[in-house]
Amino acid sequence: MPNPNPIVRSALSMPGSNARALEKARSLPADCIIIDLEDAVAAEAKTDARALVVESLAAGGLEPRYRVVRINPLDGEWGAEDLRALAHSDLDAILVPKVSSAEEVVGIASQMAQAGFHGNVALWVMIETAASVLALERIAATSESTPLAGLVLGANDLAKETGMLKTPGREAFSAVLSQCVMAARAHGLVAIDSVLNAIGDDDRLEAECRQGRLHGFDGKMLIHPGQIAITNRVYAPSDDAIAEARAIVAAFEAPENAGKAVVKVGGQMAEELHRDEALALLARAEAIAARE
Ligand SMILES: CC(C)(COP(=O)(O)OP(=O)(O)OC[C@H]1O[C@@H](n2cnc3c(N)ncnc32)[C@H](O)[C@@H]1OP(=O)(O)O)[C@@H](O)C(=O)NCCC(=O)NCCSC(=O)C[C@H](O)C(=O)O
Ligand SMILES: [Mg+2]
Repeated sequence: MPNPNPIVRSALSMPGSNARALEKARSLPADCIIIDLEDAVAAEAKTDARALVVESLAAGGLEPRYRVVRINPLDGEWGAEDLRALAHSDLDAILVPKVSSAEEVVGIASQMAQAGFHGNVALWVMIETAASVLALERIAATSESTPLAGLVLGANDLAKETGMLKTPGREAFSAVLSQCVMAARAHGLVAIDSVLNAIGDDDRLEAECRQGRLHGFDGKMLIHPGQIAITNRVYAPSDDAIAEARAIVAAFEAPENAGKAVVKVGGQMAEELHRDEALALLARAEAIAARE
C-alpha cells in the first residue's frame, strides 16, 4: 500500500536525462525526488532518459525520499511507454502532467493497471490546465476508485495557458492555491505547491513557501538543490508551534481537566479539535525529526 501521508516538504525535480543530478539526489536532504521525463527532457533524449531512470531506480539509494517519476502525457508519443517501462520499478508515485478531467484520471488509473501497476504505486497529477482547475473537486474525488493520492500545482503551464501573471506575490494565483488545497483536503490527498523558477532568490522562495504553507500545502516542488533548506524549514512545524501543541495536549491530560471538552491554554480556548490538531502536528514534527 502507498504511504497515504508522506513527508514531502521539499519535492525536488530533476531531468531524467541528467545522470549527475540523479546521482546527486541520493545525498540531498529533499523529502521527495521528482524525476522528470516530461518538459525537462528534450524530445530526442526521451528514450535514453527513460532507460536511465529505470536503471537509477533499480540501483536504489533514493529512499527514504519519496520517489516520484513524472511521465509524459499518456495521449502523446512517449507516455504509454514510460508507464510500461516503470511498472516494475521500485518507486512511490507516478506523476502525470496536464490532466484536464476526472474521466482522464480514471483512464490513467486503468492504463496503470494494464501496464502492471498493482496498487503499490500512488498516482499524482499536475494541476496546470484551466480545465483541471475548474474540475478540481471531481478530479480529487476519483481517489475513491483510483490510486490518486496527490495534486501538484503547475504555475508555469497554467500561466502559459491563461495569461495569469507570475508576480512575486502570486496575487493572481491566490484562488487557485486555495482551490487546490481544498480539493486535496476534501479527499485526503497530498497537495504540493508550484515551482519557483528564480534560482537563488532566497527571499522570494521564503515568501512563496510561507504563502503555500499559509494556504495549507504540504510542500513545494523545487528545481534546484539550493531551494531545499529554506523549504524544509518553512514547511516544518516551528518551535513555537511545537511548544503550543505540547501545552494543549498536556492541558487535556491534566487531572483537573478530566472530562472537559474545552480548556484554557495560554489565554486561548482549546477544544478537543485543537488537541487532535496538536497531536497531528507533534506526529509530523516527530516524523520530520526522525527523517533528519
Ligand atoms: C535549472 C538547471 C538546468 C540549472 O542547472 P545548473 O546550471 O547545473 O545549476 P547549478 O550549476 O547551479 O548546479 C549546482 C549543482 O547542483 C546540481 N543540480 C542542479 N539542479 C539540480 C537538480 N534539480 N537536482 C539535482 N541536482 C541539481 C548540479 O548538477 C550541480 O552539481 P555539481 O555537479 O555537484 O556542481 C537545473 O537546476 C535543473 O535542471 N533543474 C530542474 C529542472 C526540472 O526538473 N524541470 C521540471 C520541473 S519544473 C515544472 O515542473 C514546471 C511545471 O510543470 C509547471 O508547469 O509549472
Ligand atoms: Mg508544467
